[in-house]
Amino acid sequence: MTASIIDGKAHAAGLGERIAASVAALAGTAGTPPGLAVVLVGEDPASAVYVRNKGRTARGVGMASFEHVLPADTTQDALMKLIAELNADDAVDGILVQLPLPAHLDSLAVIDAIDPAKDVDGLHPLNAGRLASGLPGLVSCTPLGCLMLLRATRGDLSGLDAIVVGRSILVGKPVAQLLLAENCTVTLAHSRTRDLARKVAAADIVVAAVGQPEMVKGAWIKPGATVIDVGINRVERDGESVLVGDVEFGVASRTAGAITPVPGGVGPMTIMCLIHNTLVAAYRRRGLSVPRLW
Ligand SMILES: NC(=O)C1=CN([C@@H]2O[C@H](COP(=O)(O)OP(=O)(O)OC[C@H]3O[C@@H](n4cnc5c(N)ncnc54)[C@H](OP(=O)(O)O)[C@@H]3O)[C@@H](O)[C@H]2O)C=CC1
Ligand SMILES: Nc1nc(=O)c2c([nH]1)NC[C@@H]1CN(c3ccc(C(=O)N[C@@H](CCC(=O)O)C(=O)O)cc3)C=[N+]21
Repeated sequence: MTASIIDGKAHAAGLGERIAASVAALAGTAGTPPGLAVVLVGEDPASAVYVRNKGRTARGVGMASFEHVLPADTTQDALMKLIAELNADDAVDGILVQLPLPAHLDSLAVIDAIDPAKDVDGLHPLNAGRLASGLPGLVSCTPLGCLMLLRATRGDLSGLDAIVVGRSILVGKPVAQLLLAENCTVTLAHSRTRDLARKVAAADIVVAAVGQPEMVKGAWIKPGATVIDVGINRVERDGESVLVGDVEFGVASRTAGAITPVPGGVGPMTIMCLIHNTLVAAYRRRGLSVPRLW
């Protein structure tokens, strides 16, 4: 069996068109377009690329984009002051602080300071708690993107066995919560998990968010399974720097039913889900009911 390749770029583009139409509708009724503020501290080149990408995508669907690039030696107080200003700014519907922050800054305190109604990254404890409690909130962008791709590929996920490899607050944990809410039977694996190969081999859905190049082996994948590879790892191959995921794509794509590539899979969905969440936040902040776009 050869897996079908789940085209994250195409899914993201389709979602983007529906978002653009809703942005236009909102600007027509409410006057102001949704606004996204992205905060970057320091000059990590990869982060700078993502931040520019996010700004470009926001403007592409008709949103306002506010980019705040602060020097690497920014103090906690200065960053907290900026968050307070963005919380109070009516033109800002969504706030994203690019992680990781430089080591001298307390990221938990920063995330905690973001108005939960503007927390388009879904990282504030209130939004994480709402997700765990089954209440409406803002869901982290990468997990939401994974869910959208799974629903588009498999339809109803009810009763399927899913394994999520990785338990970070940004990815693994919220992915597991979302799949549980879809009535999957979820295994949440991590670095202390025993016999990962056997557990992966039992799963209809595999979500890999580990941060280790190709650590989930293709031979583990159950025939016909759906594989969502969140990992983004830059490695040297044949003297060239290339991106690879957390799944051994070459082998896995011969057994899986469907698989996301890296790049071109979850990454583009993450960015479009950030824009989606900004739209959701904008509708809610204006007291309007949120259109369902996926
Ligand atoms: N495509 C996208 O949009 C995004 C991609 N990413 C990528 O996803 C990957 C994961 O990111 P993130 O969740 O932030 O990473 P973290 O480093 O925060 O978490 C990694 C998780 O993987 C687990 N882990 C590490 N090694 C193993 C192992 N050998 N076996 C099983 N589990 C293991 C860790 O376990 P333990 O808890 O026990 O330490 C941890 O729970 C990275 O490659 C990152 O670049 C991240 C965000 C967005
Ligand atoms: N507060 C916060 N929220 C995040 O969601 C967040 C973050 N911080 N810090 C870093 C990680 C990483 N991340 C990615 C987003 C898009 C791509 C993406 O678009 N990737 C392209 C390839 C890009 C390339 O070529 O380098 C793709 O997979 O096709 C990748 C990674 C969001 N993250």
